[in-house]
Amino acid sequence: MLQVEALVAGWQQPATPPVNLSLAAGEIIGLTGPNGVGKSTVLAALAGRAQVFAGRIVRQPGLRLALQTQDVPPVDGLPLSGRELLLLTGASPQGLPPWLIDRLDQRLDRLSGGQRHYLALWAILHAPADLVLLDEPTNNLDAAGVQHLTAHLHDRARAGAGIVVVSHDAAFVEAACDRVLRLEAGDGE
Ligand SMILES: Nc1ncnc2c1ncn2[C@@H]1O[C@H](COP(=O)(O)OP(=O)(O)OP(=O)(O)O)[C@@H](O)[C@H]1O
Repeated sequence: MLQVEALVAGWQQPATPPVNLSLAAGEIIGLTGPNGVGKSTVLAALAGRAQVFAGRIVRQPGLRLALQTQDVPPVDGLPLSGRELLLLTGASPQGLPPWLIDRLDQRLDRLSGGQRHYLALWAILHAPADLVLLDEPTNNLDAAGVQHLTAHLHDRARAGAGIVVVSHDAAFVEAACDRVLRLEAGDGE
């Protein structure tokens, strides 16, 4: 569903080493590497949000895409509940862990940081998309949250999604991903 050939992506200027990857439906790829090497920028380029300076990205025609960024959604003061958030992205609450099911009708700004993060992640992971891009999804999660996320990534892939996950959490990447691509500064220079 996705082919990336010698991609150099960036903003005002190039911000990644050259990246090659191919992703089929049902696959989970981990993207790792040191801080600032350009992992989030690669995701942004895959989503059409960053500039392509060299190489190319070939997406299957009609590919539907969901992107989770590291930005915290600005929910303070918004009378939006978790259930409404899921309705907005088209994600079903079925399968949510019990510690979130019980809180679905609470306002998002009255949840804990980890609870809010997991709901926002769920809203994206289970949106009707073919390609799911996640940026540091384990940030803010406790061990139970990471375990639940890992199981659901596998479920989502089995149901046909292609998934690219940026993470610095080596144990999570090992458990969740079929393949790992490590970006190194200076690759290809
Ligand atoms: N929106 C933006 N506009 C301009 N420059 C940006 C933007 N986002 C990131 N950059 C720059 O691009 C480079 C790569 O950043 P990026 O966030 O992709 O790295 P990363 O590998 O995801 O880092 P981290 O592990 O710290 O999240 C950095 O030099 C950063 O300053």
